[in-house]
Amino acid sequence: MNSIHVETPLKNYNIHFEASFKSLPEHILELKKNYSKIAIISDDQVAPLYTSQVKTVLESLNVEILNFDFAHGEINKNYKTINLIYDFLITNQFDRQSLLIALGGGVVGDMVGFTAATYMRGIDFIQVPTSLLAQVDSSIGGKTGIDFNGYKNIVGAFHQPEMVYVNTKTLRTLPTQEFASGMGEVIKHSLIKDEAYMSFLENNVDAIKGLNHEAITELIKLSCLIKSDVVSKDEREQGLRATLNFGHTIGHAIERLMNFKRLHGECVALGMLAASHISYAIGHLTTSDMDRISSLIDLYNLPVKIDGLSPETIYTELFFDKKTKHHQLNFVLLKTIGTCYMDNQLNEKLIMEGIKAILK
Ligand SMILES: NC(=O)c1ccc[n+]([C@@H]2O[C@H](COP(=O)([O-])OP(=O)(O)OC[C@H]3O[C@@H](n4cnc5c(N)ncnc54)[C@H](O)[C@@H]3O)[C@@H](O)[C@H]2O)c1
Ligand SMILES: O=C(O)C(=O)C[C@@H](O)[C@H](O)[C@H](O)COP(=O)(O)O
Ligand SMILES: [Zn+2]
Repeated sequence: MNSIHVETPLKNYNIHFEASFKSLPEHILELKKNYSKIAIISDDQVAPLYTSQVKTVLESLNVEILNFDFAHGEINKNYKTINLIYDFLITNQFDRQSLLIALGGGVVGDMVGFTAATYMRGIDFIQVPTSLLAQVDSSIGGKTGIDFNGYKNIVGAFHQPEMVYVNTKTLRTLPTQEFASGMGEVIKHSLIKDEAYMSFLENNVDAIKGLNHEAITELIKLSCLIKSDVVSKDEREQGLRATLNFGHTIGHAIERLMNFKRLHGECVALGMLAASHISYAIGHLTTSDMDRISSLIDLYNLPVKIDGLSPETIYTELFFDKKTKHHQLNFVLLKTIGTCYMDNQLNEKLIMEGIKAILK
């Protein structure tokens, strides 16, 4: 399997799995779009590594290709950066037939996707994810957006890419801590959907961390299958898609309260542990399930505890979660390892218990 087909009401597209950028032009030609111009948009860490490689392979398309880079990191995932991208596109006369390529991690993908959703009321874009997190999660499904005053993804749009092109070799330059952050979303997929996937993660730690080609490709494909299946069934998060938010209610609150000094996947790991603890307190998970979950998180160098935050501050922050309905928190919990459900009836005491379980 070298590609996965994603079908949503907005768009059908493929996720291609490759070990170089070589096949990118041929997959762009398959779209049969006759693009007027292409912009490769990246951040200032990824661009020096990969922009010229991508530009070179795309020369065969005989289309004008420009590139634009912005300052990396979650702290720059905001409208100031979006303004810079709009300015670049307008100055260079990008039109409705132009194509944007998001080359980078989830921050680049979310912002280039949002630019594509809004520039001239919507133009095409392609995801070329280079971080583990983006290859297994953020490049798929069309959630695009930015943070505002630190509130995560509070401004955004659903806009599906024309294609996702995964070059697994880019993971070789990814910093170790960023790899661990991506593993947060991978572990999430296993916990909400597939107990056998969790066993695979437990049994292949060295191969996965060592970027063994077979192991890492298998992992990326398994996660992409889980994510694409969910978004195909519920593109706009009317129900099922909210399960992909497991660990994010508390995770997003911590991310904001820590001023983005902890990575997304690290905060999600803490949020998953808190939500698992609530599931345990309700009686769904056993002590050995809990040990298994925290051991796996620890094995992949993700945090199991955090200090410097009070439980009350975290609790107050939860009410900005996008799953909240009529001021009622809606948590994703585990029924067992590998199955999950939504619960909007949790009382404050239970939630506080979950939060306290991850505080040092
Ligand atoms: N849209 C979605 O469905 C979705 C899903 C999950 C997460 N997200 C969002 O994704 C973001 C996190 O994504 P991320 O972890 O990729 O963060 P990121 O984009 O900030 O990338 C992490 C860091 O690694 C660098 N980097 C990326 N690829 C590299 C490579 N191959 N070699 C060297 N350095 C590389 C980047 O420059 C950056 O400094 C968050 O904003 C999160 O909210 C969105
Ligand atoms: O694709 C989804 O749906 C997800 O929930 C994936 C999450 O990993 C991702 O972090 C997402 O951006 C969080 O959802 P949001 O609606 O709060 O942005
Ligand atoms: Zn996430």
